[in-house]
Amino acid sequence: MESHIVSDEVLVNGVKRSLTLSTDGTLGWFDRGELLRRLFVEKEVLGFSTAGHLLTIRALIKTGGDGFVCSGRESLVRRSFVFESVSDDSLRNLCEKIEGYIDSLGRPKKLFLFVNPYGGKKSASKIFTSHVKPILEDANIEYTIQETKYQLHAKEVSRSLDLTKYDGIFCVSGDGILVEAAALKTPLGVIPAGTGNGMIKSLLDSVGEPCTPTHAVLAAIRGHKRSLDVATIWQGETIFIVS
Ligand SMILES: Nc1ncnc2c1ncn2[C@@H]1O[C@H](COP(=O)(O)OP(=O)(O)OP(=O)(O)O)[C@@H](O)[C@H]1O
Repeated sequence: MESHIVSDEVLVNGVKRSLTLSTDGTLGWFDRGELLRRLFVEKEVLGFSTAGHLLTIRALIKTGGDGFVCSGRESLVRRSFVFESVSDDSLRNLCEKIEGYIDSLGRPKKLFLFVNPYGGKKSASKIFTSHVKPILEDANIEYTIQETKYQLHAKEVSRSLDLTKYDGIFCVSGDGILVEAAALKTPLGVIPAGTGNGMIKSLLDSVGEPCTPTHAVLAAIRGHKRSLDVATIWQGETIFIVS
């Protein structure tokens, strides 16, 4: 039987329930021992916030297809689950334990973002506002954003960045910006907003996920890192990018 990190009484829509975070990383709520719903924290929970006695868990949940696609179907939607705690102590304890569990997952807390407004269909700014920003906010991730203003701007900025300030760099772009930032010894995440988006398509495909901005943000903030070789070969006037 799974043991508990924390288990306490809460109200859901005014009805008594028990909310339990188990050591296997599931957050479940129960009616007299019967499971009503559970969330897999590592895969689905972005973060939480409090207001008074209310604890709001923010998650990304798989559903049917809707929204933006660059290939495949969008099937992740943001959802909030609200629990009313029965006392200050109970709320404090629940928050402390849930936060401790999320912290143990090694997710990034501070990011630097490149957004290339001229990549692909010139929709990177819109993709950032509609698909990236809300998720970063739900996950309580701080970020600094830099729109690229000209060719090789990302490369220039990357070289002068104080990398100690960031846990990673996200590129809301195609492969071009990724390659400009790739020499950095810092984890890179890509949110597809270019023309080909070859790198992020193949990374998401390798784990059976469709290539959408939401899937890409979730994969990047879950903090699973993988080493990749990226090389640029110059031949006369032609540049080849090998990855
Ligand atoms: N403001 C800008 N004006 C002009 N070019 C820019 C600007 N910002 C970035 N760039 C250049 O745009 C190039 C392409 O960027 P990006 O990879 O994001 O899009 P893409 O080429 O459409 O996508 P993909 O590489 O996936 O096919 C990069 O080489 C970058 O240097």
